Amino acid sequence: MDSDFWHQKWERGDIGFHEQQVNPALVGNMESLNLIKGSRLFLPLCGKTQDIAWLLAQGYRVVGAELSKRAINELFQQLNVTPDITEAGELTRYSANNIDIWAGDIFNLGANSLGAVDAIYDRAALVALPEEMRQRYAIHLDAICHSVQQLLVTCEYNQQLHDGPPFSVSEQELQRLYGNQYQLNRLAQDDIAGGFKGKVAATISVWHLHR
Ligand SMILES: C[S@@+](CC[C@H](N)C(=O)[O-])C[C@H]1O[C@@H](n2cnc3c(N)ncnc32)[C@H](O)[C@@H]1O
Repeated sequence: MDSDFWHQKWERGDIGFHEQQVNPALVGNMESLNLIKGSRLFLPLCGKTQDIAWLLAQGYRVVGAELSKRAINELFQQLNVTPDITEAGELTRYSANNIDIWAGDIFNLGANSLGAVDAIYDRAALVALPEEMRQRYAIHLDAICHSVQQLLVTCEYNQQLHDGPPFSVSEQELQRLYGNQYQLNRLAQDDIAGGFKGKVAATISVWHLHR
């Protein structure tokens, strides 16, 4: 799953992953992170999620990483904000009050550029990646975020009945990816009404990963 796959999705408007509402897992579980206002949250593979506007409105700061400049431009249009845009090597930084979004491949984003973060919110990031990339993603996230706590949303279904993304990620896999750095606390697990894509039985889990 290379960058072209995602760029084409954005160009075609094939973005079924993009939700029109703030994700209920975020609203319902943000308190578990016990963060003070002004804390800085990292949203890897952020797209143009409405969750960013919600976090800003709650008084948090946000930093994101996203391949698609189209997505980032649409995000700032939604926010009704004009960002400062600066080139930084292979990445481009879009900044405004309380928000920085890095355009480019997350694997090119280093800890210094990212800056200090207090928590990670991963919705449709880990599960957007095929199995062979997930280990690399988890290692990279740890390297640039130093094992700060995470609010993580995963889905589980029979991967043989449907291709990802989103991919099915089991608790066993999470233990392999994150078990050394984190304790895994499942905050919620719900069936997807009618099944995944209306056909495959699936559950959504919300996890708090903490040390
Ligand atoms: C499934 S979408 C989820 C977007 C967002 N988290 C949401 O909840 O709407 C995955 C996003 O990751 C971006 N992406 C994929 N690979 C990436 C990479 N290596 N670096 C940065 N962004 C990436 C895609 O362009 C896409 O917008």
